[in-house]
Amino acid sequence: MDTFNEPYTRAGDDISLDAVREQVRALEEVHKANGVQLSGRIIHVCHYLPVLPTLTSNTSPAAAGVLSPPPSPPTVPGDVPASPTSESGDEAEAGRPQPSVQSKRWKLAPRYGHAAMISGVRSLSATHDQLIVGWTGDILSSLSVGTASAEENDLGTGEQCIPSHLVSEADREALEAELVGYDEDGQGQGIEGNKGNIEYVPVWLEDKVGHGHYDGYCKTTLWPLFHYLLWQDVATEYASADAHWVHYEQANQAFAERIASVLKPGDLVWVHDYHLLLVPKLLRGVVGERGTDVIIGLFVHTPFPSSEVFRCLPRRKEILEGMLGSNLVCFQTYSYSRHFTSTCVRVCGYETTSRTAPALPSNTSSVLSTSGGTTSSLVPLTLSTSKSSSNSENKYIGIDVQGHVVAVSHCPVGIDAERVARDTLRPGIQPKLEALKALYADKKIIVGRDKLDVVKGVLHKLRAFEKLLQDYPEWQGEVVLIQVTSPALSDSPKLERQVSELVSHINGEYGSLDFIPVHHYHQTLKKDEFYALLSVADLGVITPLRDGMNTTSMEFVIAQERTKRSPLVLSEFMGISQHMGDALQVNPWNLGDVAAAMNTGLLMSSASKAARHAALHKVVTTHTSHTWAAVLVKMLLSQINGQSHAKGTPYLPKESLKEKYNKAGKRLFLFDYDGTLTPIVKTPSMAVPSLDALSALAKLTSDPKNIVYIVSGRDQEFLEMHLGHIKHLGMSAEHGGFIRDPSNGNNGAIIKEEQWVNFTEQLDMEWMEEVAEIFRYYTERTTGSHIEIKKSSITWHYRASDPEWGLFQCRQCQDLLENNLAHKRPIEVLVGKKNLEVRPLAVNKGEIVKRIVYMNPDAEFIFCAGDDKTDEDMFRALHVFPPTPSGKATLEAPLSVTLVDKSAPLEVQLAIGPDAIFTTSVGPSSKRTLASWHVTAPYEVVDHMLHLVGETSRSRTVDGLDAEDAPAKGYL
Ligand SMILES: O=P(O)(O)OC[C@H]1O[C@H](O[C@H]2O[C@H](CO)[C@@H](O)[C@H](O)[C@H]2O)[C@H](O)[C@@H](O)[C@@H]1O
Repeated sequence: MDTFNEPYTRAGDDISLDAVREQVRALEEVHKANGVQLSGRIIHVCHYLPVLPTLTSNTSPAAAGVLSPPPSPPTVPGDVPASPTSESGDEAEAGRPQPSVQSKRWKLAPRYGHAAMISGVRSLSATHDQLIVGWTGDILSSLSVGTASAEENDLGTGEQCIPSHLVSEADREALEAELVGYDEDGQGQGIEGNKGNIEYVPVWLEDKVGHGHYDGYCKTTLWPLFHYLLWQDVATEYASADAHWVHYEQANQAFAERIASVLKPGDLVWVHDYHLLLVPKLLRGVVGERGTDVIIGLFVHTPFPSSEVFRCLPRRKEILEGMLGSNLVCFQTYSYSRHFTSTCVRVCGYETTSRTAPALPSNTSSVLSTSGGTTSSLVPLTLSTSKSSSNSENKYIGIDVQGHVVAVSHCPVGIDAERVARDTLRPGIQPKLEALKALYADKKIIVGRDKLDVVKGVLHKLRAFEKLLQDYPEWQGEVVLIQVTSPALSDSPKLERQVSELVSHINGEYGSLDFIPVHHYHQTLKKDEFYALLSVADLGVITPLRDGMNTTSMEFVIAQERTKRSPLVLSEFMGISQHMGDALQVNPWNLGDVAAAMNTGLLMSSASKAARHAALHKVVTTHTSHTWAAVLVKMLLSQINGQSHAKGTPYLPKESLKEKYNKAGKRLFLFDYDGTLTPIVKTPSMAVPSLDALSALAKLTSDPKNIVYIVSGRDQEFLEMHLGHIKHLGMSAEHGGFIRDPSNGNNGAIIKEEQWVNFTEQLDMEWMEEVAEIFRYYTERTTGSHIEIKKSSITWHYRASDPEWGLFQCRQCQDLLENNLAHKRPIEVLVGKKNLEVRPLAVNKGEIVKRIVYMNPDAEFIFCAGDDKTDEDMFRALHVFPPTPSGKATLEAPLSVTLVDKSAPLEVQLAIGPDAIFTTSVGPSSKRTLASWHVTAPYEVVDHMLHLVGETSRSRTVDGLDAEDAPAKGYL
């Protein structure tokens, strides 16, 4: 079994909700002590607002905002739809309005569905303020709006759906004002002892966007794919899997903007589910424009399919990039998170990385420790996984998105076990239970309750039941199957017909005038009926073909606690199955297997039933929706690295760059090449500079006040071939191994090799052959990889290899080099972009930068840009200017100078001030870097260069490639 985050699955573990909350509190203290701003508020972003608003004629919107006292919660048995439509990740079922809080303008009622998620979210108000952002859904109205479609939209309840554009601005504002004081339970804000409030923020979507998003892209493209159904099987009527993409984008954008409008510094944002996968990136974009940052978690409630299935999605890259705008992406199970990680590697070409969670104060570590057991090879949820482990060992697996590390984790949603247990005591249940017992006296009762959706496997279950009657004929006339199917949001008449034909077939085959083996009810159950049904069962059978989690199985266990403690047959393709080891687990496609499990369950001894039930009950009541929600908060807090997340690296400001440039008498430019001046491409030889890059370099170098260097890992030959014609351009090759100063240039004539200074000349280079041999070994075993041999460095490239195998081989190779060679040879092993490089220890880009600055102490402006780890050495070098009392900085003579020139001054005084040094990292603002500024792509570096010389870029087609066009052009 895959390892599950420890606290909830291993028998004997008793990590309580209080313990998790204590961990949250401790983490918050650590962050606050480190100067991280936290507002104490959590914003949850859900597709539907958990409030159903109905526009009434009560009064004018101007009077809105004054709430009448809330009525008591409903007590009449049978009048509340079962929460159970609650399977997480499943579609929300908009329940009919229940007895509700009456407002002046809007009638507000709970919207049922997603009960587990919503109860978890609400439980966080024990410790934090909550803000729930969600779509209003269709606007219901008891007003007569007289639209052409009014009749067709009439719901038969005296209400109708009205087009959202008919809701006036004043009514929208009135709803928002009324939601401020709304209390879902009618119990007053904040359950007793709660510290926080819950507020609701509606997202308004035009009808065609709202429905194109949900009924269109969500239900016909993403939902089937995430459940392993490719579109031709389920949605032939849709032209393409891309049909509603535009609405998906628009809806996600509207959510992002709405969140941004209410976001306060220090808020934590949790985005929920597959409806909103673009929100993390879009939200980061919106807040980024304001120059701020935000901490975002994304919880995916559905399964996440294998990369081989996901890659069929036409918008696969957009969806993944959207998700990767998060700081943390969390799934229900380890296997979903593994699929996601592998998809990011295979589809986007990103690599996995591990990162360390922040340490907690020592007095909390004992609370956090859980004993023994295996730890997920991916993400340990607990901050400490063994008593002996130190906090520094708390590694998270992440996806490295150009330096922005997105953590990937898993934590299953639970149910509100206490509330469900309370519900099973409702007085309305017992009479219904007795009625069912009487109806099926002397018969064993198998119960199933599923939404009528292909993925729920109802047809397979019915066939398996038929197989039970065939293979174990002794059950004929002795057992009944009560199968309830609740209507799914998108009706499937074909499936409905198939189910009813199969039911008739089984009943015709195995029934008689006085006995019907299958009782199928296609309806939404009331709460009392639902619990009566679960409680009366001798066996529960829940066998979807795929299910993100499945909460009915957990509700079954609680309902059975006070009746028969009957066993459960569960599909192994549900998220919950990993944690329900004591259920009878089956492959729903193997009908014989399911029939055999049904037989075993029906024959199980009382002792065995009791033991299995006790184990399941413990899992369900320990791992609740409340614990889940608290763990999510803990995990998100663990992603704040205390360094810069609350405030990402700001965007390089064009105008102040130019202002400082204009003021400076002498200016220095230090540019990395690959990934900085030109985008990363599949084949190293194809990384040629764009016309814009060449023109910008030519313009800059033509100004005698400018000293321009390319500081690259490339060799001299490559640099000369592509840049050698630019007059007065300085170059450093092979990560600082060689330099050609611009003063040595010969005005564009072919540069002679002698003009280069070789810093590696005196170095022991015997290691080159040893490294080459190791690289050859890995090249033979890694299809698509190749070796680039330079003068004093050597690079092994695996960009064209299978991404996972390539990375695995790279790590093996790195281990070998570091553990067997690096300690006895003067080398450094560098992990680059899909490459592994080895160069002499004595040289690096930082040393070269110091040399250049030392040689030009009168420079009053420095623009230094780079994209990868080797460029961080340049940024570091430019950070070490301790201000003298005079406000100026001094720089010690670097080794590369003193070795050549013994008479060089020991230190020089620099003319530059720190605010004229523009270290710039190419990558996202959340990338961990020593640079003070960032731009997102190479064409933006060039754009800034051109701006300094009063030019604009001519074409973005070479540098600013569209991601989808890129492969065709040899770009990534
Ligand atoms: O210091 P840089 O100028 O950034 O050079 C670093 C290495 O870049 C090259 O490899 C990388 O870029 C290639 C072209 O985009 C790409 O195909 C490869 O996967 C990257 O690793 C270059 O080949 C190396 O020699 C440089 O050291």
